[in-house]
Amino acid sequence: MTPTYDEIVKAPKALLHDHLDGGLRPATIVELAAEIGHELPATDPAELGEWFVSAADSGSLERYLETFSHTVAVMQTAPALRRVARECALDLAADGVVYAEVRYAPEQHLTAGLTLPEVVEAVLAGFAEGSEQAAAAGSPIRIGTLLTAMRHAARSMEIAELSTAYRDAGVVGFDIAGAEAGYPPTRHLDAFEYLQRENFHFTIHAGEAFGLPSIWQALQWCGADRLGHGVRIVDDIEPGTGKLGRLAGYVRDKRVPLELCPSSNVQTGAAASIAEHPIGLLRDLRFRVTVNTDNRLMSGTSMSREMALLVEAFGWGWAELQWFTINAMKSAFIPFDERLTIINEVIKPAYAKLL
Ligand SMILES: O=c1[nH]cnc2c1ncn2[C@@H]1O[C@H](CO)[C@@H](O)[C@H]1O
Ligand SMILES: [Zn+2]
Repeated sequence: MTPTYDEIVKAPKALLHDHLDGGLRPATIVELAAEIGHELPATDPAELGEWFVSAADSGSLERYLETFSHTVAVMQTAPALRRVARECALDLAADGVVYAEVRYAPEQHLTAGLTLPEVVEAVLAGFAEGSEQAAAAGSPIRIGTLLTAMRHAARSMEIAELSTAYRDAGVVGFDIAGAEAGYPPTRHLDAFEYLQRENFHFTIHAGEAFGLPSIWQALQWCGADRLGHGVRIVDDIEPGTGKLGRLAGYVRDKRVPLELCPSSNVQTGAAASIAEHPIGLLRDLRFRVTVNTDNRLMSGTSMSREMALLVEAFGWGWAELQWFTINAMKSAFIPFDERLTIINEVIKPAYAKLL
């Protein structure tokens, strides 16, 4: 039986790659922008939502990223950050996401005078509030935060230290993001070495707008636990035969989680369409594939919508959707026992009724 969108919403899902500043409600952007006098390309929420999707639909990661200037601009005070985080938790929970890791770059939220710890605390408070409200409404969600450093900037060591400072308060990992070409992950080697010495977890955006050298550096120089996107690992797979090169073989053998984001990849030109997205091949070859939203606002999407698009394009059913969900949960940055509890007590019983 083909899962429908409405059924997918009700099934438990796990999400590892979602940007806080890429998931705001358009109506919230309009209200926050009015408060601070920030000029927007549209002030009607529906129109603004459409503007984000079409502006991000640019075929280039650099132009896609330009749209974030409007979301980041309205996320500069503690109440604004708290509200955005609370609404993020509520929206994900309403979509049936039971576990999410949400990331953002604290260094981008300092223009109105907040300190880095104040930014982190406002977001954590918002997630806590949203999660409480979601549980009370009957859709419990667990949210872990990842702190991102911007790869073109030079604050990664500071952000890495900020991550470990808040590791017992809800920050579960670290990441680097931003334009990939010209900014290799090895620029931030000191931060990654620090995190390894601290027994902390990190993922790296790699293999999205740039290919194999970026993935190779992220894994073999920097020691990333997971790959943000990593979709260009297909460049190391022989077309037709499916023969793996050494790097692709390593990624599969070591079960390196790939945080794939189908709609986002189509918008930035990393994939021609959902149907031609390498997720089909990577799943057939049994890589550790996960499905993610990246930026719900810029892609006009949700976790359920991404899964529904894959069901439509590849003819997948509940077995595949469960596999993606368990892959994500296995790859999460929270402790093993907590991951297992969610798999055994939430995910498996729900899918057992659907399969
Ligand atoms: O797909 C992506 N690739 C690279 N960078 C991204 C992507 N999506 C968002 N960001 C960047 O990450 C920052 C923190 O959340 C965002 O402000 C955006 O610049
Ligand atoms: Zn991303």
